[in-house]
Amino acid sequence: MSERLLVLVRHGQSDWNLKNLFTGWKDPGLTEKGVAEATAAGQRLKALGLSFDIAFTSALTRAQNTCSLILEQLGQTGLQTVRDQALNERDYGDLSGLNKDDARAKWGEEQVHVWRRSYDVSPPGGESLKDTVARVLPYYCQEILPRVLRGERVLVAAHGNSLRALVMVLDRLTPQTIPSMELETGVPLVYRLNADSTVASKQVLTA
Ligand SMILES: O=C(O)[C@H](O)COP(=O)(O)O
Repeated sequence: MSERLLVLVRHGQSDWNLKNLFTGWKDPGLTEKGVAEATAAGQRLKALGLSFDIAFTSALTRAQNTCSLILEQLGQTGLQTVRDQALNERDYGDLSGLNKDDARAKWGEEQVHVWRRSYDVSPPGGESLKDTVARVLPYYCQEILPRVLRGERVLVAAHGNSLRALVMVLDRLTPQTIPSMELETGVPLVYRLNADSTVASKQVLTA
């Protein structure tokens, strides 16, 4: 029986995560902690006996490097890896580069939480999660899901909000429940899908 294996992982800690800056489409690298998180994620996947037939990642360095570090741990450094900006983090627009605490001081805790976690409210000049779903979900349906349903084992290394967009659909979350859903850096979500593309099982491989 086909595994229909789909593993999603948010990139390890980035330089701007450490500095508490809104990042979006900006392109900082991983911190040493972020490298360690990605490496440990690969080791946890290896301990489960998992390997992949193809990987997908975004056009941003922090996700690409996380993907490479995971595949290195699995002995799969040469694996076909598709890079596409459809999997990029949500664009934080005018907030990109601002400190999140400064933003809270300027606009208030609630407004910043709404910009970060609500479904259909966009940060100024940026994308709402709904906008992010509108580019991630079609890409998933066209490029990723058909492979999983054919039995290819797929790894997706991306970002907190581009993956929240996908997890919202997989976990059947709603605009009311998505605001409380967070993804930790470097923690793989191991999904196995049913033949009808619904979720059969989900494992969160926390450290
Ligand atoms: O883009 C960013 O700032 C982070 O990767 C995600 O930020 P958030 O957790 O504030 O959405």
